[in-house]
Amino acid sequence: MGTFLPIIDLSLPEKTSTAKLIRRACLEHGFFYVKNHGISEELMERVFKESKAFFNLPLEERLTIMGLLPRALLGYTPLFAEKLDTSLSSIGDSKESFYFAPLEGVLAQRYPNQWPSEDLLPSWRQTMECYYKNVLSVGRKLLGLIALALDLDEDFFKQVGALDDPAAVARLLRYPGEVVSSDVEETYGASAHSDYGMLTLLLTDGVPGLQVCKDKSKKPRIWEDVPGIRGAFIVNIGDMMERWTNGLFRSTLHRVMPVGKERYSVAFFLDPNPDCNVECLESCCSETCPPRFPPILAGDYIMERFRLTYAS
Ligand SMILES: O=C(O)CCC(=O)C(=O)O
Ligand SMILES: [Fe+2]
Repeated sequence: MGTFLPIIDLSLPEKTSTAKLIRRACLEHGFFYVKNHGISEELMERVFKESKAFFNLPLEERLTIMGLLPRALLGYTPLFAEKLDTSLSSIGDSKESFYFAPLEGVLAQRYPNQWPSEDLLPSWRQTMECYYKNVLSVGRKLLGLIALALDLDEDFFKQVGALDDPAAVARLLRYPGEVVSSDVEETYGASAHSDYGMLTLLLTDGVPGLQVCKDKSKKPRIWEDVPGIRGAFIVNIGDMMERWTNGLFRSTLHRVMPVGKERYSVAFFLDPNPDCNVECLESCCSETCPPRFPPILAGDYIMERFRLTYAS
């Protein structure tokens, strides 16, 4: 299947030209693919295999490690628990998920992960931890290129304290093949939303369903399919990065439609340290283009977004 989104090759040695391509992708789409990132397809396949094994456990077993607010969402989230489009009155999104977060550091101590029983899934935790470390390092590399793309020092996000204890969260998702229909509103796998943080790195199992809407102000909204590319990440800019760049880089609306087939995906949300101040970048404002958003602590911003998503 062809795609209209740019494909970034992370193995190219010339950082400046890669950064230029990323800049264009972030200005135009807020979405792009990343290939040759160094994570093997073998590891990706193992993650999907373990993810399926978890979602195939009996519901009672999955519920023993349910993530509960306000402590944290870490662990299992059942069907319909979340509604990404907070304007809908429907029952919630038709998906279930499993969140896990930093493996070490202050956040890991404050919000310990919950893992499925080792007796049931012996290699599960090891596979997920290995994936987490690998995808975090791809994310760091991408943020270096994004900083270059914004005419900043490659280490900018490190220097402002976004990355020493980042609130990076991995999320395994399962969308069921059969969808409970509602006579009130359409049921979505994931209803329309933009991601909250800096950057998201997504893997899908190749089953379609993901769509983006380039212009959220246009009515009716125009949705375009984003097919998966084997071995490549689908990367998108989140709202916090949109804020940081004064709206220059786009946090694009997206959703997952049910396609009558079970679908698995793995999202990795790379968010800054909670105490990192997100304030309009100098390279993104001027006298004629003043900052559109006041400074905010990353942790306060994310907590408020989560509160709204789970409020209903
Ligand atoms: O499953 C997907 O393809 C996208 C999931 C997503 O957009 C999200 O969890 O924020
Ligand atoms: Fe998303």
